[in-house]
Amino acid sequence: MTQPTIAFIGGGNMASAIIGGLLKSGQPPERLIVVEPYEPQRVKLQADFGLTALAAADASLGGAELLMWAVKPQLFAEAAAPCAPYVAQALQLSVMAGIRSDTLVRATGAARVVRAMPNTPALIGQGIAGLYARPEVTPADKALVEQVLAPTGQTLWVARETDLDAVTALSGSGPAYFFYFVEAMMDSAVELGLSAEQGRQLALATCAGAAALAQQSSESPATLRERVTSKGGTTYAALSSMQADGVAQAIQRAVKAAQQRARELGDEFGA
Ligand SMILES: NC(=O)C1=CN([C@@H]2O[C@H](COP(=O)(O)OP(=O)(O)OC[C@H]3O[C@@H](n4cnc5c(N)ncnc54)[C@H](OP(=O)(O)O)[C@@H]3O)[C@@H](O)[C@H]2O)C=CC1
Ligand SMILES: O=C(O)[C@@H]1CCC=N1
Repeated sequence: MTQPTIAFIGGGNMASAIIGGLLKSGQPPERLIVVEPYEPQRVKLQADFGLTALAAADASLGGAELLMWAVKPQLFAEAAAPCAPYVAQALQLSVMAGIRSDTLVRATGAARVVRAMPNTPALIGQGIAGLYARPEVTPADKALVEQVLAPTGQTLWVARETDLDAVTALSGSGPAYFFYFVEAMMDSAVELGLSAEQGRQLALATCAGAAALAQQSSESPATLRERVTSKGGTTYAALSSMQADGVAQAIQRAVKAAQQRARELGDEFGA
């Protein structure tokens, strides 16, 4: 496949993760444009990636085959207005949480819109992105989106746009839940007399090993958990304590809260 010209609106964390992957996979930096109003960030993007970073939208956006929306949902309307005159013919790919494709269509005049919900392990090529395409999106458009996101990790198409709010709650925000868990494990290590560094090493190796085991095993996470849990042993004591504290229910409530917030963002910032 030939390398498309891609314009990013917003050059922050998520855009940088995707740009880094694209460059590693052979995308020429001359075919990347980023609109980023914050000067120090523009300087960084130019230094790190050797691409063109604009302070504001201009006619050069008209040459982009793919427009990637990577601003905070709260700033979408403000960011979209100056881009709209140039971008209607391009395929739109948004990574913004909550902002619905109807809103993108209204703001840009474009018909072909894909929404993606990536996550930060994209930075090391181990992300997973949920994807939703409006009916106007062609198979070639979908292939282009997959090509652009491939260096960041896996992709998973969903049939209904509303499913993206659930994807956001699960895998978009999910890395933060995991880091929160690791932080708590590390705090426990120190409380139990280990050093913070020992706690970090033990917690991260355990989580990475458990995740790899769960991925490679044909057994369910529940069965794998049971295999760790000796009758009357230490794991049983810990899991009983978690059950008494309602940890599983608390996680379910937290994920629902994230889904609800994604819906609210769509309502608040929808056109
Ligand atoms: N971080 C994550 O884990 C994930 C984030 N997302 C989504 O990705 C999007 C971006 O998030 P993230 O990269 O973390 O955020 P960042 O704040 O790192 O990046 C957004 C960038 O957009 C810039 N910006 C602000 N206004 C404009 C404008 N008018 N035109 C162009 N650029 C502008 C910001 O500049 P300034 O700093 O000056 O405001 C900032 O550099 C969000 O919509 C979020 O929902 C999706 C999945 C995961
Ligand atoms: O917290 C957020 O709103 C964004 C979307 C998913 C991860 N970060």
